[in-house]
Amino acid sequence: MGENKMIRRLSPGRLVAATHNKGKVSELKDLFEPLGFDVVSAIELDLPEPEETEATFAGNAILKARAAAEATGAPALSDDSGLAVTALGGAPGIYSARWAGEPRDFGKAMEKVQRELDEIGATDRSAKFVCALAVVWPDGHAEVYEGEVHGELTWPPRGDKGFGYDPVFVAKGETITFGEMDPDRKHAMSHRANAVAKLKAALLA
Ligand SMILES: O=P(O)(O)OP(=O)(O)OP(=O)(O)OC[C@H]1O[C@@H](n2cnc3c(O)ncnc32)[C@H](O)[C@@H]1O
Ligand SMILES: [Mg+2]
Repeated sequence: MGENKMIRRLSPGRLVAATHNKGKVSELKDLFEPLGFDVVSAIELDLPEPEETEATFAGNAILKARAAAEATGAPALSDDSGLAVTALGGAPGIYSARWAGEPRDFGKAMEKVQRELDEIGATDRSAKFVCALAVVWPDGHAEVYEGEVHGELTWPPRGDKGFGYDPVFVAKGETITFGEMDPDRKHAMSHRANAVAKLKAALLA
């Protein structure tokens, strides 16, 4: 067998989207339903939201998918993602949701990013979105794939499409924010789309 890891194929059928984020559910449905999957979310199934105790996007993605696969007996797909700002040493990173407080307020989270950049007088406004997508089968087998999209932060926020930090992120080569972009266009270039492409190449080939 050598050192190659065993890759298992994912067959179209019921797939649990192991996320409580409505923006992600909608994007994961857009990306996976055309491939023949019946995507049902953790919100619709009223699954508990596991605590994200790992130190990496990949670790938290596996933790979330594992919890949903164990609870449902179906393969589960999770997404752990976030915004990594170069001048802030990669923050908010895996804490991207937590920067929005409880209840979540991404207006406040975007302001916090801007305030921290102001405080250090940062001229480098480069940032990237990172997405780790994990698939966990009911028997515990796990696969995880990561995608990124690089860009710049803008201020003030622009646009009411997308979710989270989309209104302050302008992808490389673009002039509008992800918040101003039509979903199909975001899906052609986003961190999530790049992770989906890797997952497709590995698990659906
Ligand atoms: O854990 P789940 O239930 O999936 O939902 P969450 O919102 O808590 O998700 P994360 O823990 O992965 O936190 C990532 C945060 O990063 C932000 N984020 C991720 N992808 C994004 C995208 O495509 N556009 C804008 N913001 C994004 C978003 O606001 C998320 O809340
Ligand atoms: Mg979360």
